[in-house]
Amino acid sequence: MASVEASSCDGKGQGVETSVTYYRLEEVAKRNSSKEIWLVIHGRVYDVTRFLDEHPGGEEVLLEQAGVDASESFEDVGHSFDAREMLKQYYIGDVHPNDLETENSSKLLVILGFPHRRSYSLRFPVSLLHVRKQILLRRPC
Ligand code: HEM
Repeated sequence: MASVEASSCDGKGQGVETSVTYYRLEEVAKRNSSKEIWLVIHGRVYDVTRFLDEHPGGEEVLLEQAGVDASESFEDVGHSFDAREMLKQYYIGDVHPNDLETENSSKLLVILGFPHRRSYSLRFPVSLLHVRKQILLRRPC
């Protein structure tokens, strides 16, 4: 766990001090039982232990997602605006940037249409060369 002080602007020219606690995914993974249950949704860490009994979708689904990234399951259900607002009550910190990087870069590769990391290094330069060739061919003399 690491805490970082950060400053941001409140829109009135005033600085606002905020403190973010970062958690490594391995720490989150340890909180995977009904005694203590944490999960990650969109890079944020939530302690939903006290929410287990109250979750309208039941405790079973939360236990299935205990200690892991539940973003996809959370979105698949199509949770309401109210449900998203409720998240704030259980927020305890952010996923450590070193762990997020891996998640974001693999998402970027998927967006770019590269399903496997291994093919990235080969296909990306080839695609760039192809685009450059197309531009040169179309350029008027
Ligand atoms: C802290 C995280 C969560 C909160 C605050 C939350 C909140 C809620 C709320 C308020 C509802 C009622 C329907 C709505 O307003 O959308 C609901 C339903 C439900 N939730 Fe969650 N939820 C959370 C996480 C999850 C996760 C990780 C799953 C995993 C699959 C899940 C599965 C469901 C299901 C299956 C329903 C029932 C949907 C239905 O009956 O139509 N929820 N949740």
